[in-house]
Amino acid sequence: MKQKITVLGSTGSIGTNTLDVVARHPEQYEIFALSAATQVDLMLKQCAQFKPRFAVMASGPHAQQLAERLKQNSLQTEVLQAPDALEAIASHPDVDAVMGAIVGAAGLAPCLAAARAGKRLLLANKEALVVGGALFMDTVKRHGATLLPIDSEHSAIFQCLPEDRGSWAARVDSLLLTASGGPFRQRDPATLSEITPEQACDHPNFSMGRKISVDSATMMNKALEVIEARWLFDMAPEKIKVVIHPQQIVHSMVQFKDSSVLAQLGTPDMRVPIACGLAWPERIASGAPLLDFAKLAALTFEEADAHRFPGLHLSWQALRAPEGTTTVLNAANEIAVAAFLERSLSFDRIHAVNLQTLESVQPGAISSLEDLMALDARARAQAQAIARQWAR
Ligand SMILES: NC(=O)C1=CN([C@@H]2O[C@H](COP(=O)(O)OP(=O)(O)OC[C@H]3O[C@@H](n4cnc5c(N)ncnc54)[C@H](OP(=O)(O)O)[C@@H]3O)[C@@H](O)[C@H]2O)C=CC1
Ligand SMILES: CC(=O)[C@@H](O)[C@H](O)COP(=O)(O)O
Ligand SMILES: [Mn+2]
Repeated sequence: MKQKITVLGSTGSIGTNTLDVVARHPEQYEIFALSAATQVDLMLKQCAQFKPRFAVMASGPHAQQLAERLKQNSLQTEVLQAPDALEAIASHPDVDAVMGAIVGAAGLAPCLAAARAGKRLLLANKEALVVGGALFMDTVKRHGATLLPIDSEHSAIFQCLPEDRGSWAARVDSLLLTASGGPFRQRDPATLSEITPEQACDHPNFSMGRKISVDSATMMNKALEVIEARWLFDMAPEKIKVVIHPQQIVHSMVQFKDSSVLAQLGTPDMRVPIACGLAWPERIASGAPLLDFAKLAALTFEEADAHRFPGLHLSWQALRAPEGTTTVLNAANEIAVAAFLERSLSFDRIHAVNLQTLESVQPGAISSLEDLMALDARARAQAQAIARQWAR
């Protein structure tokens, strides 16, 4: 029987890559529901191609526009509006798997809804795990959901780890996350204040959404990925290491107690981890070119420069701090990156906003999604105020 899939964030980089893989296997997968925020034209095209039962838009006006366009084109997809509808399409009884590809903390509630409904959850939306932390993982366990990492580094680690989770503590020495170093790996740190959003979004190997592209440029993406790895693999923060690998052919590695290292390699193309998550434990064609070792130049590795990338170390600091600190860090970073993309904050001040927000927001006790969202809102308000002080 075909697997029915909901794609949250279908108009983004991960969403469109997911649909590309799904379209290659019409005998195995069908699209149950799609969601987007603003891109009505693209959503209309996706509805025409995949004929989902539901399409969810983030705002009333976008939902209305889409409904009109679907009607004009005699398409039957029913249009619904976020936020409640996102949780409904993520947890609907007819759905087998959910791709979490919304950017930012906005994706947390529907991912949790999918977990509570015991779905197979393909998680690209790393911020959901950074914000949700222990509560997210408890929800997955309690409701028997299957959580499959889509982020390329975590997919790599997942593929390298032994199947028997119970053996990890005895066998694994450390997780080695690879990082490209982004577009400014070799740029003079004294010139970081002049960087434009266009330069920051020009990632050396991947074409991604604007927010994650800026995160890669500051290496906050790797900071978020350290936190993501801590939760996905239940690994102590000091056992998670980062090494720069500019070619991004080795997607990450696991070092074992006997000093043996297993790595996952592949073409830098997100359709590879997406296909892996969709079909796991089977393997299906992803559409990505095969890796041609005869044509590969050198694979190189280097240490991350703490002076150039001060944000990277905030991950370990936040993981050692009281619960909720990673929620504060994520909120601050979302605000700072948005301000940078709107050109009101300079690139080098993203870190200043993150640091000052962490210093000034104390998380309280967390026992529910509401607690997390209240902390997220408080941290955002504080980060906004700090970003305004630094505004240019
Ligand atoms: N791109 C990549 O290669 C990788 C991405 N990731 C992670 O995957 C997630 C998605 O990244 P990416 O695809 O690059 O991002 P994009 O910005 O390309 O896409 C984001 C998607 O989410 C929708 N969206 C944005 N804001 C909201 C909101 N408030 N409510 C509901 N929907 C919203 C967008 O809709 P619309 O476009 O219609 O406005 C779009 O469909 C991120 O968490 C990222 O860190 C992880 C590894 C690699
Ligand atoms: C493709 C992917 O998973 C991104 O997270 C990408 O790897 C960004 O890489 P860097 O953050 O190392 O530049
Ligand atoms: Mn990644």
